[in-house]
Amino acid sequence: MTLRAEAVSWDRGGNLVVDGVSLAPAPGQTVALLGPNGSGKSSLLRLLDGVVRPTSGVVTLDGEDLARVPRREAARAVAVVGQQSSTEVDLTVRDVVELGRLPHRTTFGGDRAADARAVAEALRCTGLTDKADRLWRKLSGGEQQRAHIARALAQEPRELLLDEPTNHLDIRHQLDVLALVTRLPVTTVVALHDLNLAAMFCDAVLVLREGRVVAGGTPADVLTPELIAEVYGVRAEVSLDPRDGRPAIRFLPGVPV
Ligand SMILES: Nc1ncnc2c1ncn2[C@@H]1O[C@H](COP(=O)(O)OP(=O)(O)OP(=O)(O)O)[C@@H](O)[C@H]1O
Repeated sequence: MTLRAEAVSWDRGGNLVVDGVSLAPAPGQTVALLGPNGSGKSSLLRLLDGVVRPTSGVVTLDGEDLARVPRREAARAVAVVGQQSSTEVDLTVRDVVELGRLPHRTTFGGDRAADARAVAEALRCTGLTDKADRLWRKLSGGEQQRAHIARALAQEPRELLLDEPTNHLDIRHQLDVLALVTRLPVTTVVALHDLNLAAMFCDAVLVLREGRVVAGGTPADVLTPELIAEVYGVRAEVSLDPRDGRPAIRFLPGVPV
């Protein structure tokens, strides 16, 4: 069992921002949410996180309605990395990563050795060990993003929700972040704009348009020139990499006919 959406809709002033979406990732899978700007990816992540409640349908964690799962229990299971946030507060990178341990704290403090281990491991995985004592707000955008990912890893979640985690990252760190999350023994749902990154790393993709699911399945099944033309309105050539059978997409100038 894992985090699932069953026919969830989210109505904002008569507009269905998310419209009847179901998502049931297998444990340990990485699923990409794809779709043009405004197609509902972030909104679906917010529903999966429990920040907002569906107007209809249900989000479940281990089969139980997420709305009924105690917030602290949900916070131990589900970690979220949102789109870039900023703060003027003078937190070090280590302080930011330690925030991930809050759901594990108890009245008596919790297991401090386990906290320290998880924080050190999260810093190591994201390549931030050397920057642990730097002020978060003085890092580059990409380093700040990696610190947020480290915070989520320190949480040691079972489910990871990532909203465009590769924004601001150079190509090496884009590849590193996706390689890292796909290696982790967690179920990951990640909103992405880069179709090639989704094709390279994800087990499955779900394509949204105007809040509705247009297609879902393996990257090779879904990311066809026809689908890309229909959803994004761009021309593309798709070849399957003979090494792993994954699609590689080359965009072409001009509009699809
Ligand atoms: N709280 C809200 N109230 C009203 N409308 C909203 C709210 N949140 C999102 N929307 C609208 O819902 C639609 C989907 O937004 P959402 O941010 O989920 O899309 P997205 O696919 O993540 O977009 P992007 O790729 O640009 O980040 C947009 O038209 C947005 O304006």
